[in-house]
Amino acid sequence: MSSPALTPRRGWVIQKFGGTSVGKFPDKIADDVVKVWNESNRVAVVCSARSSHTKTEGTTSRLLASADVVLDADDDNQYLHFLEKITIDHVENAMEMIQSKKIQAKLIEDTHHEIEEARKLLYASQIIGEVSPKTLDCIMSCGEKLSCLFMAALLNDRGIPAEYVDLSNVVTKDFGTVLDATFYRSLASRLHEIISAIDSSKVPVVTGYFGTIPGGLLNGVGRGYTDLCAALVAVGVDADELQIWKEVDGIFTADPRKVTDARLLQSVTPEEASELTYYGSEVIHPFTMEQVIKARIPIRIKNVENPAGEGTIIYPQNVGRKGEATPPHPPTAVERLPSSIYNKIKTATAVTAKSDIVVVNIHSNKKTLSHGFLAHIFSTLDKYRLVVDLISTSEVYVSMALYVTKTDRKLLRSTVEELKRFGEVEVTHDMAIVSLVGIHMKQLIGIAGAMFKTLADERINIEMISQGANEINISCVINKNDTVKALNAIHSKIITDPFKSNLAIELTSKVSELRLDQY
Ligand SMILES: Nc1ncnc2c1ncn2[C@@H]1O[C@H](COP(=O)(O)OP(=O)(O)O)[C@@H](O)[C@H]1O
Ligand SMILES: N[C@@H](CC(=O)OP(=O)(O)O)C(=O)O
Repeated sequence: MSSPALTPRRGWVIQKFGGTSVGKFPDKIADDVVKVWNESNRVAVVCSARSSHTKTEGTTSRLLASADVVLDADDDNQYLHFLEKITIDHVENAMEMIQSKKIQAKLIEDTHHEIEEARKLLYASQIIGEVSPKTLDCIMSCGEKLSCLFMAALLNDRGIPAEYVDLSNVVTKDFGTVLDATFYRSLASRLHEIISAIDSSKVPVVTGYFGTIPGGLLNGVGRGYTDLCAALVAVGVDADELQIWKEVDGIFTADPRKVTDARLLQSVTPEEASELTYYGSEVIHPFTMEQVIKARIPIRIKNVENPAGEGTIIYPQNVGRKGEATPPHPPTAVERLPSSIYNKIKTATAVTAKSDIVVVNIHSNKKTLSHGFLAHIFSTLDKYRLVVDLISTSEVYVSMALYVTKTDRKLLRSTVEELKRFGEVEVTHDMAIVSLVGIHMKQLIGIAGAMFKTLADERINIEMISQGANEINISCVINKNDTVKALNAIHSKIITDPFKSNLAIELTSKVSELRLDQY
C-alpha cells in the first residue's frame, strides 16, 4: 500500500506512537506505518516510553514508582527492583526484535547506560532525602530515551535509515519561565532547527519527553506529554499533518470497547476532541490541540493495527489549508436514513465516561460569606492538588465531582478533614461522569432532557448535573456500576438513531435552521 503524498513537496508528517503501541506493535510501526508514509512524505517519529501491556505497568509508571519508594526508609533498595524490571524488559525486547548483532549490541549498551543514569539520580535523591520536580522529570525521561533508542535501532535494522533525537536538553532559559505562547513558540522554533538539521535521508526518532520545562513536565503538562511534544514538532516544521497512532481506528461515537455499535467519526472539532479527552476518551492531550490548531495543522487519529483506515481528523470546522478543507462534520445519526432527512438531523457527536470520580458535598456552616466559602474550598483543593471535574453551587451548598485515583486517596482524606472547617462534608465514592458531547448541541433544544430521561428510563440515579460553559458538553454523575448501561442507552437513543426516540424530528423542528447551519 503506498502512502498518500499529502503534498508533492514531500512535506513533513509527524507520527506519534503511544507507549502501548511501541510495546505491542513495533514491527507494524516500522513496516506498515513509518516505512510506507516515508516513501511520499518526510516522516518524523515521536515515541512515548514503552508499555508492554498497559500504561499503568509501563516504563514511565515504573520509573515514577521507583521515585515514589526511593525515600522509603523501610527498604532503601526497593527502587532498584523497578530498574531491574525495566532493564530486563528492554534488553529482552532488543534481543527479540533487533536482528543485526551490531545494532543489537549498541542498543543494549545504550539501554544500560540510560538506566544507570536514572539509578544515579535516584541514589542522589536518596542521599539528599528528596526528589525535586526537576529530578523526577529527569528520572522519568529515561523511559522515552529507551523507547526511542529502540525505535531508531529497529528502523535501521529494517533498512529504514533513522536517527535518534534526545530532547532532554532542548529547553533553555531564554525560552522564558512560564508555559505561555512565547515559550511554546521558542520551543517549536528550536525543534525546527534540530529536526531540519537531520540528514533528509533519515527518519528522526524523537523522544516524547522534551526536557525540564518551567514548573516541571509532569506537574505542568502531566502524563501524556508525548502528544504535546509531537504537536510542537509539527508546528516547528510546519507539518502537513500530525498523526496520533493508537490501537483504535480513531475517535468513535463512544468507547468501542464498551459500546458495540459505536461508530467511527470521520471528523470532530478541536473543542469536541478536548471534551472527549478530558471526560474519559483518552483521545489526545488538550494542550496539543491548542498548538497545532492555531497553526492550522490537521490532527489525524489512526490505528497502528489498521493503517489503511482513514482514522478521524481533528480540524477547525471547514477551515481549509493548502486547498483542502475538512469533510463536513457528521451529524452522526444513522446513515441509512433518506439523505434528505439524514443531512438535516443534528444530534450529539459522542458519549463518554470518566471513572475514579468522588462526589464531595459541603453545606456551609455560614461562618464566612459565600465568596469566602468558595475561596476557602478552592484553596484547599489547590493545596492538595485535587482536580475538580464538575461543580454546582448555591449560596450555602457546593457539590463537586473530583477525579481521585487510588494514589490520591490519602490526599482526599486530608482535603475532607480541612473542608470540615467550612461546613458539613459528605463524600460519595465509586462514581463516574457520563458526558454527552457535540458541537451541534448548542442549537438543540431538549437534548439535555432527552439524556436525563434516557437515564431515568434505565433506572439510573443521577447524583449531579452540569453543562459546560461552551454548551457542547452535558455531564452527569452516576454510580460507576451503571456506566456501561448508561453509555449504551444514551448512545442508542440519542446518537445511533435519534429517530427511535423521535428525538431528531423534535429537536430539528424546534431550532431555527439558520442557527443549526452554523456548523
Ligand atoms: N470515543 C472514543 N473513541 C475511541 N477510543 C475511545 C473512546 N472512548 C474511550 N476510548 C478508549 O481510549 C483508548 C485509547 O487507547 P489506546 O488506543 O491504547 O491509546 P494510546 O495508544 O494513546 O494509549 C482505548 O482503550 C479506547 O477503548
Ligand atoms: N510515557 C509517558 C508519556 C505519554 O505520553 O504516554 P502515552 O503516549 O502512552 O499516553 C506516560 O506513560 O505517561
